[in-house]
Amino acid sequence: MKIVDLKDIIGSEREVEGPSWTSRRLLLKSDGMGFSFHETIIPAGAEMTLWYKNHLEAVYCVAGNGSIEDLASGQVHAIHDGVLYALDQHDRHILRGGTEDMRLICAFNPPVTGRETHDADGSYELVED
Ligand SMILES: CC(=O)NCC[C@H](N)C(=O)O
Repeated sequence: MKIVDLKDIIGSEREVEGPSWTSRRLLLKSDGMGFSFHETIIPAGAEMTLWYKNHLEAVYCVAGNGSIEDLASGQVHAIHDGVLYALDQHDRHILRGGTEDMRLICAFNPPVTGRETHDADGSYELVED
């Protein structure tokens, strides 16, 4: 069994600052669970275009508000505490922070290794292979 305390992740190499998000990786590929598990903070008013071309992602909002725009359809969906979005088609999307910072709990399949880079378009590229 593993126990991970968020306070041990904050300020460690498992806390990653993105262009306009902060992500704390509680589980990475090396933890052997078959998925990675993150908490991501999206500041109020932030806007970012993201595309995880190599990963599926499920995201569950536990605080704050914002929206996600599906760039394939143009549909915009409100996000608030209790809403999950699943990027099951490697969906290109725009994430927008609302009036209160969003706290998102995310799972990635395949698991993020922690060595990926984020391309300008927000997609992951595995650095190795
Ligand atoms: C909600 C969301 O897309 N989280 C981003 C995770 C971040 N790209 C990471 O690398 O941990």
